[in-house]
Amino acid sequence: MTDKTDTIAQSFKTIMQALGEDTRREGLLDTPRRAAKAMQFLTQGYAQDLESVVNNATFESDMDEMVVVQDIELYSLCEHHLLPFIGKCHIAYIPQGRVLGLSKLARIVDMYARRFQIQENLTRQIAEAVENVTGAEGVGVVIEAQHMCMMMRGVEKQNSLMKTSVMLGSFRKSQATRNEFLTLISRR
Ligand SMILES: Nc1nc2c(ncn2[C@@H]2O[C@H](COP(=O)(O)OP(=O)(O)OP(=O)(O)O)[C@@H](O)[C@H]2O)c(=O)[nH]1
Ligand SMILES: [Zn+2]
Repeated sequence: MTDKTDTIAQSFKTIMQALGEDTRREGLLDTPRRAAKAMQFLTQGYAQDLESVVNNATFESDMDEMVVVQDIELYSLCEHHLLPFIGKCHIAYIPQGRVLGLSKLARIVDMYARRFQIQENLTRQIAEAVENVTGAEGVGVVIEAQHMCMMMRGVEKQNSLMKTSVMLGSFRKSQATRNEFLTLISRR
């Protein structure tokens, strides 16, 4: 176990004890360590950066029409309660000489989602990253997600869905471009 995992595991043990659990009971003996490793996995985006995630996988292309990838699943943790929010991310861009390796869009989503986030900032970070690495003339990102902090606790609303969007460049300037994106992702 690394020092970091050790520190996090010790903290989980303290939390469990404060909640009234007997951390010596058999079923819980390994739980602090497992929880620490799970939390490190769920926040591994802190240890990643855009350059290494994209790994130079942009390719020259004459394509100058919209590229859309929809329904990229997303698991993040809200920065207020550290509870999951879960949903889908839709990304579109209009290339300007270079296209991005398809899997890299999903990797960019994961890198920012696996940090403590609010949905609005996550949406913007993904859009700006796609703009940076592709040099696209425009980028649109929509996220639809359900927040466990609203479902399992607090207001306890089970059916509300938060939708956020960030439009950059031509997606912001042109209503037609924005509508094309929104129409494409509304078809399943
Ligand atoms: N805008 C936004 N708010 C979020 C997100 N995730 C959680 N929240 C909200 O953050 C707010 C924190 O409000 P507080 O009043 O400080 O905390 P709280 O007492 O736990 O709030 P309740 O959830 O209303 O019980 C709540 O309204 C949450 O619903 C997010 O991604 N975006
Ligand atoms: Zn929350």
